[in-house]
Amino acid sequence: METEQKFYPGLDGVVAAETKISFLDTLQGEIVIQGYDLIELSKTKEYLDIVHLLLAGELPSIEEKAALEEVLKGEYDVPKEILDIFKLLPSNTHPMDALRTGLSSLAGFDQQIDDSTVEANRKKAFKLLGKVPNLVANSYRVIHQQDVVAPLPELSYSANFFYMITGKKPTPLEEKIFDRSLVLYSEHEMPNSTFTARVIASTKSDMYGALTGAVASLKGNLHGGANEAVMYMLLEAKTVAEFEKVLQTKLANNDRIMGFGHRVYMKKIDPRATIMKDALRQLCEIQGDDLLYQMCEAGEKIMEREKGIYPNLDYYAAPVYWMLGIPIPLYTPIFYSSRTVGLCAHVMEQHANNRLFRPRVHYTGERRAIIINQ
Ligand SMILES: CC(=O)SCCNC(=O)CCNC(=O)[C@H](O)C(C)(C)COP(=O)(O)OP(=O)(O)OC[C@H]1O[C@@H](n2cnc3c(N)ncnc32)[C@H](O)[C@@H]1OP(=O)(O)O
Ligand SMILES: O=C([O-])CC(=O)C(=O)O
Repeated sequence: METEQKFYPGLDGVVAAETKISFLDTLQGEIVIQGYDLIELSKTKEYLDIVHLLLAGELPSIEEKAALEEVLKGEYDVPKEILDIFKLLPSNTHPMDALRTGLSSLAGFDQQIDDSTVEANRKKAFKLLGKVPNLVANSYRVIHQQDVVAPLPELSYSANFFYMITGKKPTPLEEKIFDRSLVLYSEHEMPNSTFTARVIASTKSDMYGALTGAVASLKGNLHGGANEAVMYMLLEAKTVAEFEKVLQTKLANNDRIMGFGHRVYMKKIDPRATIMKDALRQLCEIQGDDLLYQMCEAGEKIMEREKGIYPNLDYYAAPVYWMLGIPIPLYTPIFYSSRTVGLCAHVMEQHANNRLFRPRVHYTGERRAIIINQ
């Protein structure tokens, strides 16, 4: 006889995959990426080092990193047909929805769409890493009736992405901080979006389909969408005192405070948030305006005191992006762009060692008999 399986709402605590890619080691306080601690990597390595690590399994030599950058630069252009699709979208389209459309449309332009071998998938990952920043920047521009911006291959990968979304070349500090945010967002074990991508890949569907599904997942404000929600909340409050009041009111109403809490960390600070908090401090110092830093610190104290809940990466990435002059609707697309590499690594791993995801349910509905001729 079939025995009833235990139900874990939200799959909380369920181990859904075996992976060599990453692991949140909460006991040691490490985000393990291919054996290395992401926080340590973020202090000395750049985003392209992490891309190489995730797609080739090793940190690159100087030559390997330069070669990788050339490959990605060769993939920057997106088909004109896709830019034309963006022209048809209404001006209130969120950039994540535009990105989802653009990314999905790329599938038909890949001659190797149905080849899911490791080598073909790695080529798809390079294509996506080259094109996603372009899709993010230009979908936003086209929808807002601005001219398309061409990539500047003489800039580094991160500097070019920054340039395409802000229209200005970053200073060395801006480039460093932006690149660091990409490192921190690059990979994080089995969040909802990665699970989504792996579930799709497990039907032997292709990388474009898996990554398109992940855009929709990441858009939600319980996941990536929280970084935009944090910034709107800070801007609405305007002052430290008002922000404290907003948070107290939300807590009294049992509302969720965006940028706080995490399924895995929950009662601890997300270690990535600490790195972005420091970046915010640096930007505030340089710009001679520490209002956002003060507001965020005040919010942190209230949440610790009232709920024992701590910031996640989105809480500090949001004001950092604001200080870098990035439009708010691009915060979640930037998170996605950075996560493209992690998602590709997971799809490659799923394809290479696949078993279809197909869980069961705990049925709470009725059982009814059909009455003939009624
Ligand atoms: C980079 C990222 O994507 S990180 C996630 C970004 N998302 C956010 O910042 C959105 C705000 N945060 C949240 O909604 C949650 O913390 C989540 C979705 C991230 C994780 O949620 P879950 O693991 O499902 O935790 P769950 O919803 O069961 O919450 C546990 C308790 O903490 C409370 N809680 C969790 N997060 C918050 C929050 N942000 N604000 C207020 N209370 C919270 C819940 O109300 C619940 O309290 P209770 O036990 O008294 O009912
Ligand atoms: O791990 C999660 O559930 C969400 C998260 O922080 C991320 O995707 O970076």
